[in-house]
Amino acid sequence: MNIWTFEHEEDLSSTGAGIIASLLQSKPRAVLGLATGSSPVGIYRHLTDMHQRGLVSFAQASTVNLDEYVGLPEGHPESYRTFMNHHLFQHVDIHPANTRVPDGNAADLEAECAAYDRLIDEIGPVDLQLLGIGHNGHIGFNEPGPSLVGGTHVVELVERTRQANARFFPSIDEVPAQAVTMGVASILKARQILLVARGADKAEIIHRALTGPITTECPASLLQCHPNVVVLLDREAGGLLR
Ligand SMILES: N[C@@H]1[C@@H](O)[C@H](O)[C@@H](COP(=O)(O)O)O[C@@H]1O
Repeated sequence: MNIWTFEHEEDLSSTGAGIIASLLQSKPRAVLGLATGSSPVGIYRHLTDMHQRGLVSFAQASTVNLDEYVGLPEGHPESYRTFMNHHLFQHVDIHPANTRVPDGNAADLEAECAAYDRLIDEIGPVDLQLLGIGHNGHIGFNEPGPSLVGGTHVVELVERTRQANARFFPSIDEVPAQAVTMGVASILKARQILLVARGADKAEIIHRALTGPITTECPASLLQCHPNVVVLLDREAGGLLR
């Protein structure tokens, strides 16, 4: 595992964007596993900037997102589809049909999960999976527990996750109670994983995930089993390492 700690957020984000851009330069048809949350926003901003300067193209790339809330109306400002359109897709030359986000409004969510797994199998393996981390160690929306699910599934969001994400909604009551998420097996099948965390509030979970026991009670700890993980941290998030 390569752990890089940065003094300045801009350097962290430009490094993350640089890793993704070099992948696209060497493999234009790369499959990118993408994430939402505040952590990757700077990376998407840098990728947008690099695209506008002619340094990177997404024209042949495909993307597959980790997760989506269940039940938010189409076009809801906090849906992860809207997030991705707003922060990346509408600013670059990716073909809209090549951007996949689970459909949290599917009438049959079980069928949607199975179809998403088939899609990942068809277009995969994912070349690079971008990840943030929840305060409880969740990746995607795979919450801690006595066991984890391998494939795409519907998950009940724990209270702590709803509270953390309430900052984006008018009130916590409007944060959905469920989400569709890619499972941990799908995440771990990616050829490379790029984990990003910022801020002092992530220091403890980063320490636990990267140096503690490998346990389903901290889903991000499973990344210790992956052969090709790059971790990008700001000084605060890396504060408890070493
Ligand atoms: N489902 C997402 C995760 O994929 C993300 O990693 C996490 C952390 O978000 P942030 O980067 O805003 O701390 O938030 C959400 O719960």
